[in-house]
Amino acid sequence: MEPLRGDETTVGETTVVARGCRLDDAPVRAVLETDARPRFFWAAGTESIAARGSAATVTADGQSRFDDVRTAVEALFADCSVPDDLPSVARPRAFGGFAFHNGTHEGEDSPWDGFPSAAFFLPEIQVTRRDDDAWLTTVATGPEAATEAETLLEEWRDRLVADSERNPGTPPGISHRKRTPTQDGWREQVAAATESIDRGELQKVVLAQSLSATLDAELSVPDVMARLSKTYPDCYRFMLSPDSGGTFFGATPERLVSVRGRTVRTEALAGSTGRGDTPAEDEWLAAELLDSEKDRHEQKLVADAIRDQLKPFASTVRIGDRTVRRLATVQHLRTSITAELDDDEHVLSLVEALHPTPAVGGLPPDAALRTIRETEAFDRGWYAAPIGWVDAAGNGTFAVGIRSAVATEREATLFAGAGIVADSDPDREWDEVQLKYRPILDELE
Ligand SMILES: C=C(O[C@@H]1C=C(C(=O)O)C=C[C@H]1O)C(=O)O
Repeated sequence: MEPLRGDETTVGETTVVARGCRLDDAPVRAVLETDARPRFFWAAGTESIAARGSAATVTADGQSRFDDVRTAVEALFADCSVPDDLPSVARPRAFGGFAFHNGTHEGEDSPWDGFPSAAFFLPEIQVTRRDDDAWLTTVATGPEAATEAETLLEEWRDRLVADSERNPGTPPGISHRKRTPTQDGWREQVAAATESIDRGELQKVVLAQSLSATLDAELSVPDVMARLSKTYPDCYRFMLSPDSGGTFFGATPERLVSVRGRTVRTEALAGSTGRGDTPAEDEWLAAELLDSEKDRHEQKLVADAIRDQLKPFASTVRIGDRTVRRLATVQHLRTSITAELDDDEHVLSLVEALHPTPAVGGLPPDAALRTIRETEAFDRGWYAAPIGWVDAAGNGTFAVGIRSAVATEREATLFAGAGIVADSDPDREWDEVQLKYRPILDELE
């Protein structure tokens, strides 16, 4: 056994121990390229993280799931001994997410089998890259935790050095696809929603569709992640494989919330149009979107609701100017929203307050959620729900899990939705949903 270092003087009571070291490179693929479960990948801006194996797992269900996860994760971090000299980027984080709806309704053969209503894990192996820095962090639990964390560190430091660049592969191809609902079914659903809006029961509801694809070849989600880093570099790219079941992955443009100290950042993203074939056409479409009363209304509902949802936490909430967020296949209206918290708050408290924003739920929230449950013939599972990370200080970032799919080796189920307001046209909304499938569909067909 290696001699204990200074920070291990409390090892008798400590149940969770982290160790870390710098790496020359961060071969995140090598961490994901195994059958190990759970697995998690996250890339945002100049930071990417790959994690595998669980030192501790937290799951929760029902109305109190956000609170339960927060309490359990806080307790876990409170017990965790981390070397003082480990920089914040390399400190252990808990990774995970939530289902869209409270309470499970996994049916027979659901692609969401294995995905609890909330699941987080503190990984055994965490590899983080930020700008040119790379770090390996290991975590172990139990009476021999310190020794085990150090053994893992040595083993993985050697394993990761040996990793080399990989070819990110090609899409597997699709042999069969099934859409839920059909276009006729969608027309009926949108008509029913706009009638509810006309009757004053609703202001907005985001209705989603699912697309199940049978694949021609085995899907490698780490390969998809590598390819998406080229096509959607400005999006949150994520993948999570829980203890069992499929893998949830996507490239989402939408941040639900990030908390760093007392600074909160979020955004209102809603209202969509396509991309043009030429720069001039792109500009024309963007100008039309900025000018569209229907889209501006749809987006303002989201911005106002987020401001109200943040009010209990922050006396001043700043809403930026409305801009166009241009992605490879679609353009959206967007305003950035920032706030300074009145008190220290855990990121999961903000996640609970904000999910679902009317960008993926609707208004009023309860009526919209009821309409979604009654209308959609599939389980949203983790689609359009919070996915991300938290650290020991209660900081963290969560994205909204859209532009996403859940997949096994030969089957993928994609999800995409559109905000329905009073003057929504069903066929235009249908086309918009098809555009929102593109980021993932392009990686499969
Ligand atoms: C619901 C989705 O996207 C959301 C809905 C949008 C809209 O209705 O215009 C735009 C961006 C997202 O907030 C999705 O991609 O599935």
